[in-house]
Amino acid sequence: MNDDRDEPLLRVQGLGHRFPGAAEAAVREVDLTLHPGEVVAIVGESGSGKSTLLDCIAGRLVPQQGEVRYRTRASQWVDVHAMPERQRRELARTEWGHVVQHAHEGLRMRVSAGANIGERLMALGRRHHGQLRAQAGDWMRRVELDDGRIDDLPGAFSGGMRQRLQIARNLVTHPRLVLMDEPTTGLDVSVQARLLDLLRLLVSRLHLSALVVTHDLGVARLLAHRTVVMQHGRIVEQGLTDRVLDDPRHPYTQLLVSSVVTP
Ligand SMILES: Nc1ncnc2c1ncn2[C@@H]1O[C@H](COP(=O)(O)OP(=O)(O)OP(=O)(O)O)[C@@H](O)[C@H]1O
Repeated sequence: MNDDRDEPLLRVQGLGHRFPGAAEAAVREVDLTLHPGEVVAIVGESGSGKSTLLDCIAGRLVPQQGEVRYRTRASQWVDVHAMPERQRRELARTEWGHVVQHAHEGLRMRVSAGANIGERLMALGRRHHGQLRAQAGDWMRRVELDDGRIDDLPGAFSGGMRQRLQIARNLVTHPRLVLMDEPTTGLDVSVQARLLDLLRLLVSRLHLSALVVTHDLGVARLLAHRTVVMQHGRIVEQGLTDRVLDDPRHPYTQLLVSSVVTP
């Protein structure tokens, strides 16, 4: 089925979340729309609410206000927080991918690289060992890992390679929406640059939609069609990435872009 490009894939409306005991809300009145094939970066300084917003969208946190609606492959709109937990997990397995900053949290460290990639396919009911292994090898090559290392444990790979492995594990099932939280943070600069090139290539080849939380405006510049800027839990500015970064209108974005505020 072709995605209707005019119809969004994800709609966030009036989202708000305050952690128990916190004086202020971590996320307030956030409205956000994501279309098929679109990459949106969420930027802002530390503590501005980026990860909390992503966690609310992913269903890992239950927001106190607002709603998150997602349009499934079957073109049905579902309310992520109103659906039963079992159904939400099914959605996360079949239609979504989730790439986290620390690859060891997104991988199973006690099973091989190949098994890490094959696991999501198995969750979809694939059982043929030879085919699972072949697909895992294929995905290792796609993320530029040596498929001769298919039986190695993730711990035997470097940080950048582990992140590639996490990406392969997520993309093997062809998700429609990928949520990424600081996917390149903490890696060496040259490793980051190669990983970003790879992500950009995969996102465009697979026509993925992605939300990318990053404190690095360079990541937004390279990956994202649109950028939203958060301050104190609110979106203060959003627009096409080049416009937001080259011609920022909100004073906070101007400070962020001129590095007066460290993201
Ligand atoms: N589990 C939690 N319990 C209580 N407060 C939290 C929790 N997680 C985050 N916060 C608070 O919510 C606010 C937003 O945090 P969040 O991690 O979403 O920001 P962020 O922009 O992602 O920052 P960073 O880039 O440092 O991860 C902060 O004030 C933070 O201290």
